[in-house]
Amino acid sequence: MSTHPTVLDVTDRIRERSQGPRSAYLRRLAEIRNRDRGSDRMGCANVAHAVAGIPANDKFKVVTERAPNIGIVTAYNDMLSAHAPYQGYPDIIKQEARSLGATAQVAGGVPAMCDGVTQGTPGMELSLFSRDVIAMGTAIALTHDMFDGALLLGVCDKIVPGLLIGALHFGHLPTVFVPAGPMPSGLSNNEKSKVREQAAQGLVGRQGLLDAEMAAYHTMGTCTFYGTANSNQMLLEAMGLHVPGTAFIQPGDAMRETLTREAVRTVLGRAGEAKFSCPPIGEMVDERCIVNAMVALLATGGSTNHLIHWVAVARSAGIVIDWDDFSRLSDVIPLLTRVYPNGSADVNAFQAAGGPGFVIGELLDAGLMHADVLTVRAGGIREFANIPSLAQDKRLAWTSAAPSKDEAVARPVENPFSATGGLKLLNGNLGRSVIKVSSVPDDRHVIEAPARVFDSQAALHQAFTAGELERDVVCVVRWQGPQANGMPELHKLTPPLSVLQGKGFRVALVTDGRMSGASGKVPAAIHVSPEAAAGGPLAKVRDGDVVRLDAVAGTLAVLVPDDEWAEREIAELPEAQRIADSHGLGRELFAGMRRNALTAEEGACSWL
Ligand SMILES: O=C(O)[C@H](O)[C@@H](O)[C@H](O)[C@H](O)COP(=O)(O)O
Ligand code: SF4
Repeated sequence: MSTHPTVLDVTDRIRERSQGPRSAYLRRLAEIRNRDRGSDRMGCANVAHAVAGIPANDKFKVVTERAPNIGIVTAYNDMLSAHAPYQGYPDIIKQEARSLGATAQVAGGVPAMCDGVTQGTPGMELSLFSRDVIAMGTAIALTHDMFDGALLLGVCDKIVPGLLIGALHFGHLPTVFVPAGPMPSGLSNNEKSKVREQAAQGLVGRQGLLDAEMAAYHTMGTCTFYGTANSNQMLLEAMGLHVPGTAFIQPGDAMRETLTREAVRTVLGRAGEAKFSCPPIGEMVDERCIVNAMVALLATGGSTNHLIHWVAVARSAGIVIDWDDFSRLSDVIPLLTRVYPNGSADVNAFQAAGGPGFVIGELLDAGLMHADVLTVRAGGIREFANIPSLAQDKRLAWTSAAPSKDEAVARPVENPFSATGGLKLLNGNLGRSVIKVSSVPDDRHVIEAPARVFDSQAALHQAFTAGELERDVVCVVRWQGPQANGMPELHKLTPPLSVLQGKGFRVALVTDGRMSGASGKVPAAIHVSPEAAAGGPLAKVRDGDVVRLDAVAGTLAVLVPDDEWAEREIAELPEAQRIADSHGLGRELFAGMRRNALTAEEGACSWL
């Protein structure tokens, strides 16, 4: 099947736009690839320090036998249910490496923030920039420079993008991500959201809400909604950076450890029978690989956060993408899955229906993904259209993930949930923004109503509680961009806005902040750029201005006469609030990142 012309055209535009930075990146990669191995190249003291802490046999392998040495970067901590399983992974990896005549060392750890723990709290204002801290942490780990390959242990929101950004600055290394899988399903996401809306109306008390939340988030593993974490997993499969089909195998599954061991074999080029050298990640992640990730995001209604993170990831490989690229692809990429918040199923149901392998197989067969790409496996991206199982002899076997086992959750390209992807670019006199329409009811794709302007999410909650929002209203929440307060997710606004929508009011959110990948059914124009704190147009909106959000036409505008709009003065964030928004609980430490942050459409990169 030939590749779709729009997919080819978008890829060509990206390749052309990226020519300068991409060729410079590949030049640097070629230079560093020609070096001797670390234990031959580095000073004797450097090498002695690097191996002082490892067992004698491993020292011998690294220094004398010159066996491959893998650097492990781990995001283990007990705060993310998704990362808690990683505690024992390094020992399994070291053991498997030894069995293959190689060695492995924990090169370093990186921090990981659980957005569920910090959602709605000041900590969420560190969330976006924690991605760049994770990237720097990955660089600190790999800069020990004694490695012939890397294994990256991370699943959640900013951790995978941060690890990937960091690893791409060591693009000469073969690199494989190692997931730990989703938790078994507890209270369903729909049930949990219902209890939240009841609590927002005072119909359920704290204990009732806490019981529901703990029944939903009840054990180790990634949360089961299709948010940013599970979108990460889908994109890593589509980029060929995983063991095929490993993403959504649960931590307690008998296959889990075998898949971790297979990741060691894969990065060492021992996957399967074919002798295959796993390519350096900087060569693998090219324009086609990035476009494949964008296509997979759109085909599954993935997290809007990836409209920021994958721009930063691409930049790290010398590749420049923007929201027009996403928007053009979205016009031709069908929506193939309905996983919460885009439906009621969770990722366990998605896996049972065929999971990432089914989606990748469908997209490849329809020519909507590039098939001619490098991956960490000898069989290329086609291997990722399969689903793994344990054979009788406890070895891994892969079988085709097609056909879908549940067309209420995952559908073939010839019968999609929607002919276009779940994300839409909005332009107009309020700036550029994006909206995820895949989880918004069709009759809410166009909202025109008077604005109510808020300088914080707390102010919106207060107005809701005071009953001031019982009407058609476009809630404009500004000063939430990267430079203002670190661009937090405003996911806590979902319950009150959902209650208003449920009462029949026509409501929408417009913000220069972000939403969670788990946000959904309320129309929200987010990532508005330029942000208010950079003099963006949201700073000119006043209560009562009529705002029109039109996700069909792709427009976001305030309906004020042009001459009056041009004359409008730009509001200033009250100084007391600016201080309050950026001080306390460590937020001062991120002042430099806020100052340096590029726009959301430029990936909010704080290092470029
Ligand atoms: O982008 C995301 O997917 C979210 O940041 C997610 O990781 C976060 O944990 C949500 O806050 C969870 O949703 P609840 O807050 O509704 O539990
Ligand atoms: S999915 Fe979100 S809430 Fe769940 S563990 Fe990851 S960061 Fe935390």
